[in-house]
Amino acid sequence: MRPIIDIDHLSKRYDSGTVALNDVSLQINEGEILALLGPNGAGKTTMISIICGLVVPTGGTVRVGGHDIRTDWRGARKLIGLVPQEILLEPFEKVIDCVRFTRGLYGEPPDEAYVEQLLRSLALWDKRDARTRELSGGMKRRVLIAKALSHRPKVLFLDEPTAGVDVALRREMWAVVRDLRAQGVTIILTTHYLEEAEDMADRIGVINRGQLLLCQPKAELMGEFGKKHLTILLDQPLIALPPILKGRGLTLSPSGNALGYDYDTRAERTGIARLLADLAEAGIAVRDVSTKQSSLEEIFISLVEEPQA
Ligand SMILES: Nc1ncnc2c1ncn2[C@@H]1O[C@H](COP(=O)(O)OP(=O)(O)OP(=O)(O)O)[C@@H](O)[C@H]1O
Repeated sequence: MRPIIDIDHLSKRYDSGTVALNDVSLQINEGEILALLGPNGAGKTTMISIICGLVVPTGGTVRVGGHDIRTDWRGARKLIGLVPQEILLEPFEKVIDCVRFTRGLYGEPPDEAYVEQLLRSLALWDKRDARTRELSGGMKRRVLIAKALSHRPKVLFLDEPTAGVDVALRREMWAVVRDLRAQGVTIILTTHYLEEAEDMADRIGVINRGQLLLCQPKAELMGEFGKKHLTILLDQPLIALPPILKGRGLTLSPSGNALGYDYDTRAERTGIARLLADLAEAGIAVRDVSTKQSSLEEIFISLVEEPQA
């Protein structure tokens, strides 16, 4: 995959003195879905705003499709669509006119066939003559996406597209995102819903206090940081751990019928085989075993949590 966005040593210090980005370098590949995670104030919106030409960086460079965002901003801007966090639409404007107008703002000639295809793909064609104030929240968000795609950008930024959106609508939004990716659009999204990043993204970047802590393929990230929890369900409850099993990091459930064991998937020896052998030797019959991988949420918290004073 080749990079469509190349961010090199990017920094931003606002006039207030706040350093929102500190020497961030990152390449975003064509056709991928990249999720940017980070707590409030981490610098995500600043980064997106710089790439989209809305905020001027104080250091570093960004190239979009080879175009420098400062010296060749027109070339860069044409390749980018931005769906902002806030729903800002002209209430009395018709859906189709919103999209035509935004296309015009990018200096693109009218293309009714493309506008129709776009509205159909976002299930808005039937609503093309509705005024935006008559639409549901989900439809309004889809209009924002249609506007952002009106000039056929190659890269789409979605800044917290599902913030404050109910579960059904969130599913609908993610179906739209998957469709776009299938059409070859590169997608960069910020989200606070870690479950969704886990579900949707090809790569995950974690930003904290203006620094990019990591950016890795999702599977790699979850494997690398992945601790697993093993639950051993017993045939007969135990009152206490037998001496042979003490000091091994095992926990006994309050009911006494399950043992818990945390292990690192990267360790050469997880200790599971030995544990099961010792259980058999102690005459403890096992009914079932199951394992659970730590979630992205746990990984994220371990990366950004404040060190204890
Ligand atoms: N226009 C501005 N002037 C001064 N400081 C700003 C400005 N915009 C953002 N900041 C500061 O820069 C830092 C990064 O903010 P940014 O909005 O990029 O974070 P974020 O990761 O997008 O946060 P959130 O998840 O809350 O949207 C914060 O400390 C914020 O207060």
